[in-house]
Amino acid sequence: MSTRGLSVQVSRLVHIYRSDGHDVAALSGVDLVVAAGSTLALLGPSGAGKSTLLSLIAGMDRPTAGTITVGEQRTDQLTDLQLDALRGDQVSLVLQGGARNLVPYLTIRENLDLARWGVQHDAPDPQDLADLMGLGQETLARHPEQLRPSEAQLAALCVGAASGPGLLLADEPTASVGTDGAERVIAALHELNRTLGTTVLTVTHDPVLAGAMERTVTIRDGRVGSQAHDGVELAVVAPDGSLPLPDDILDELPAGSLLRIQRDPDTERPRIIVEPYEAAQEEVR
Ligand SMILES: Nc1ncnc2c1ncn2[C@@H]1O[C@H](COP(=O)(O)OP(=O)(O)OP(=O)(O)O)[C@@H](O)[C@H]1O
Repeated sequence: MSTRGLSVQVSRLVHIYRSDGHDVAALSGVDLVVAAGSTLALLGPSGAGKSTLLSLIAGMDRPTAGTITVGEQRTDQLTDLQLDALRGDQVSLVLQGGARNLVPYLTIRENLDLARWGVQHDAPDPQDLADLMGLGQETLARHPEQLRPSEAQLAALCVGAASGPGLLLADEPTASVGTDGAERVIAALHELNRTLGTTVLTVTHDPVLAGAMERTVTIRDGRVGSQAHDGVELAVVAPDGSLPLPDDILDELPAGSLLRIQRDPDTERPRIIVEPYEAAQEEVR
């Protein structure tokens, strides 16, 4: 079973939905780099733009502006036919709700075979893949409607991985699967990443899934608000130079607060200290 993970690079991505005569800016300048073979969770409040970002990376929709590079390919420049081919064997999107991703009148085994059909490179053996992702023999013989939500979700991820994609995108894979189901889903994603090297990008509200990914990126109001590496929360400077503050800090420093931003006075190194203007004045006095 050999697959190589694909990197993702998103630059100044803007997406505007045009509906009923008014525009909704779902993404307003997202910069994001995902290393090949890594795991990442996109977090953020409802309506922040997470699913939009996922579907643009999957090539389901085209960005209004900005660039998307998957592996070596500028996917925002591909034709519809080329995007279909990309999704056929290199990039897989697993939508929220496991059964939605499965052909209802086929067994899970037949769904796996269908997903591998026409794939140009070496796709993983379906039986080995099912074993790897913890999908039992009896599940392979069933139809989607006969599965519990957690089994349907595992089956959907397995079908998503069947073509041996370098990038697997999963929208809320642990939603509505219960605690045991979530553990199995997380284990399956880890195995996929560890054994096949697949880059795994998830959208989630689930802190357990987020904690199981190597990195988290929080999207707020269509922009990258913050990132966490190995549990350390980091602010991200936006393309326009603005710096979104974490929610707990915003409670103390609401919009309109005046701040001084300085270099570390002792070292002059680029260690930015943010302090409210009043406090700074008191210190000077
Ligand atoms: N097809 C569409 N047409 C118009 N507006 C849309 C469409 N899809 C999403 N939006 C709007 O774009 C914004 C971002 O939506 P998106 O679904 O990407 O957010 P999200 O962070 O994934 O939210 P959730 O966590 O609730 O799934 C929201 O304001 C949403 O209402």
